[in-house]
Amino acid sequence: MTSTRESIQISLVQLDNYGPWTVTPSPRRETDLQALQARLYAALADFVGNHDGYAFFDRFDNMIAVTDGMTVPDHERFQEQIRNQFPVTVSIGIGVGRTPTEALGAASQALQAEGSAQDADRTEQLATAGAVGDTRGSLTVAHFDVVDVTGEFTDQKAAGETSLAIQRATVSLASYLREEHEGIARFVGGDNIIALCPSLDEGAFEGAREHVQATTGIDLQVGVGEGETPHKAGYRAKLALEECRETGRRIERFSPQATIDR
Ligand SMILES: Nc1nc2c(ncn2[C@@H]2O[C@H](COP(=O)(O)OP(=O)(O)OP(=O)(O)O)[C@@H](O)[C@H]2O)c(=O)[nH]1
Repeated sequence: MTSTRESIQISLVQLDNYGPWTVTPSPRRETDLQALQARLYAALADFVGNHDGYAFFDRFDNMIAVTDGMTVPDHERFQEQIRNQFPVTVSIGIGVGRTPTEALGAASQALQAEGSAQDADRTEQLATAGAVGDTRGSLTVAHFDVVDVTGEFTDQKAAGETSLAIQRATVSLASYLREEHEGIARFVGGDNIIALCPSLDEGAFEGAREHVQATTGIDLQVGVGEGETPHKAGYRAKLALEECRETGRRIERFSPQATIDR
């Protein structure tokens, strides 16, 4: 039996002096900025994914990655890749904490201690807080999804209304999980919201579902997975979400007996 997670490692990837860059020598064309941001996020998702981590685009100029098992040299290699392939550089804060919120807070403070995000002299810093590369135990990922978004929204409502509904559900869920359980939840596309959580029982996830239902009217289902790496936990959460579709239950927790684990 894997021990409950004592800690989680989260990396905050911040574009160096990006604001001034976007308007120097004059404001840069918006779609060029959006394409650059998307490519930077793709580079992070690929890099972290190759280490079985998870990545979230968050604000794009500040991206979040779950980097359990990744070392300081791994992060330095990512900075080198960005330096060689893009017109901007990145600084990184790596935080290890008991909970996702604590880890991201530690990463934020470590990076802030290196100087302002818009300090032209602060480039490619790498700041750490806690035992980087040394987390152990089992990580919990909860993969939330709107029940029948296709039938209830995509095929029925104006696309703009659907987007706003999903955004409202995301903010409601992310705020609840942060305040109640120091979890971190982020929109990842379509009608999917992925949450990094401490080890929680089914009642905690039912409370989250009920909160979102009460505040937004959105009916979420959630698959919960645990594992040694973010990918392992997240993949098991996806398998558990498939169980929701099979059983009609709104909450399913991965169990090796129920599905084939890849
Ligand atoms: N990032 C991410 N997006 C996904 C994933 N699975 C589905 N999506 C997105 O979610 C959208 C809706 O897919 P579904 O959730 O299967 O559609 P649905 O109508 O809600 O069906 P049910 O969830 O079975 O009720 C898709 O168009 C994708 O954009 C996933 O694992 N990760």
